[in-house]
Amino acid sequence: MHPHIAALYNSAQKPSRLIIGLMSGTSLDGLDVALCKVTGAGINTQIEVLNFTTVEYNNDYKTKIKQVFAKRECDLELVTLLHPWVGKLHGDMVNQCLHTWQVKPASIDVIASHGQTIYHCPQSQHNHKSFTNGTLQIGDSDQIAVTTGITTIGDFRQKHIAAGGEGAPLAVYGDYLFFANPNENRILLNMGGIANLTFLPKSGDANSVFSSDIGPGNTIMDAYVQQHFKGMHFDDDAKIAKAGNVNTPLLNALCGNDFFKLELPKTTGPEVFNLAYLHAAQLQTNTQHLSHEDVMATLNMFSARVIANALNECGQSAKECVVYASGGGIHNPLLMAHLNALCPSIKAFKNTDDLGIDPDAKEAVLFAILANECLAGEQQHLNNTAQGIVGVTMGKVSFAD
Ligand SMILES: Nc1ncnc2c1ncn2[C@@H]1O[C@H](COP(=O)(O)OP(=O)(O)OP(=O)(O)O)[C@@H](O)[C@H]1O
Ligand SMILES: CC(=O)N[C@H]1[C@@H]2OC[C@@H](O2)[C@@H](O)[C@@H]1O[C@H](C)C(=O)O
Repeated sequence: MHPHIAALYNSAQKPSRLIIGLMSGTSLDGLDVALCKVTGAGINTQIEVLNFTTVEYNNDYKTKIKQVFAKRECDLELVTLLHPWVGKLHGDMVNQCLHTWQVKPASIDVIASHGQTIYHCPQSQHNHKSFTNGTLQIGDSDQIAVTTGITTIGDFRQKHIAAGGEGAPLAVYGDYLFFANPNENRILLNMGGIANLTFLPKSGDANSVFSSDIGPGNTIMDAYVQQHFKGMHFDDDAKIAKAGNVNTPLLNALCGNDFFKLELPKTTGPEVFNLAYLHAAQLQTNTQHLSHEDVMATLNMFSARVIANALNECGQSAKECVVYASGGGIHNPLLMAHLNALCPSIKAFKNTDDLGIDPDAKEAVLFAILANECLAGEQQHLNNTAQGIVGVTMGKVSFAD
């Protein structure tokens, strides 16, 4: 047997494993690195986050990725070069974290790497009848494995697509295994660049579990701030939005996209929700001359309204749902205040730290759970293709040498 296969076999048989989850999201703010002690597998999975940090990206990374990110046309040579470059960078960042945490690479069973999404293209979004769903993440796992010396499991989304899914949201699998609870109807809400949710009924019925992207979380707000406020990446504590007023015609135009008429579940990305989307809505409503503060106030309410609509839809189908929020959006006080006001059907808003997981670490932890299932999961717990939840084992294995 190849020694790497033997090592994986041993890892799979251990009662608990050390797995580093890596997530680089659509906000391009940094690489989330979560060192997790994962005990068991399947519905018995237990997680302890031993260390977590976000290694911030410098401007060079952001500038390079933005040249190809969510762009229909870009330099294919640059995409080809970025794939190993991002992988190497992520590997270096892991090494840096392990050094800071004084953790030996040899003690880590595997790294779980999401990579960097550069294009997401579900069938509902493209007009090519001969193609199905597509999504592309760069940051080659072979580079991470070689750079760190640690076996790396990555490229999770392609199996989901191969089996008929849209490649997202994958959060549902980890949400179900780790957060489902027989005493509470739960909605796990993540508000990153794009917002998504997982509905977990207290019945525990796997066929009633439900997950979908909702629409923009922070992505358009971030893009607007980056365009108009030099040196700023996002609307820190919603200071800009709080200084403005919501423009109702613009808000209604923003909410008018066909994406919102599609039934859940569905997926999307900054390919749709971007500055061009805002510009079109402004042209339609003759609101091109609004102040930046009013635009930001309106964009903030736009995100809140579409998220609230989806939460209320779940809240009406199940009694006394409690929302557990995560992602950078929870740090936006105006967005959170709007959500509280707009969701009469929700019993309470909490964050995932009430369930023991740092809300900023949650997505990285979810990929650690997916890698754990790839290694040690003995059966599929969710399989509901009609709801976009395909029962497959996700992840590709890269060895260090
Ligand atoms: N103090 C704050 N005030 C307002 N917004 C904040 C604050 N802190 C973080 N954010 C928002 O959260 C964003 C980062 O969120 P997060 O890291 O969850 O996104 P992501 O993981 O990249 O996205 P996705 O989940 O869509 O892939 C920032 O770009 C910003 O918009
Ligand atoms: C293609 C892609 O990277 N999608 C991300 C993005 O960010 C949030 C939302 O859109 C979600 O569908 C997904 O990430 C999370 C981790 C998921 O798959 O559950």
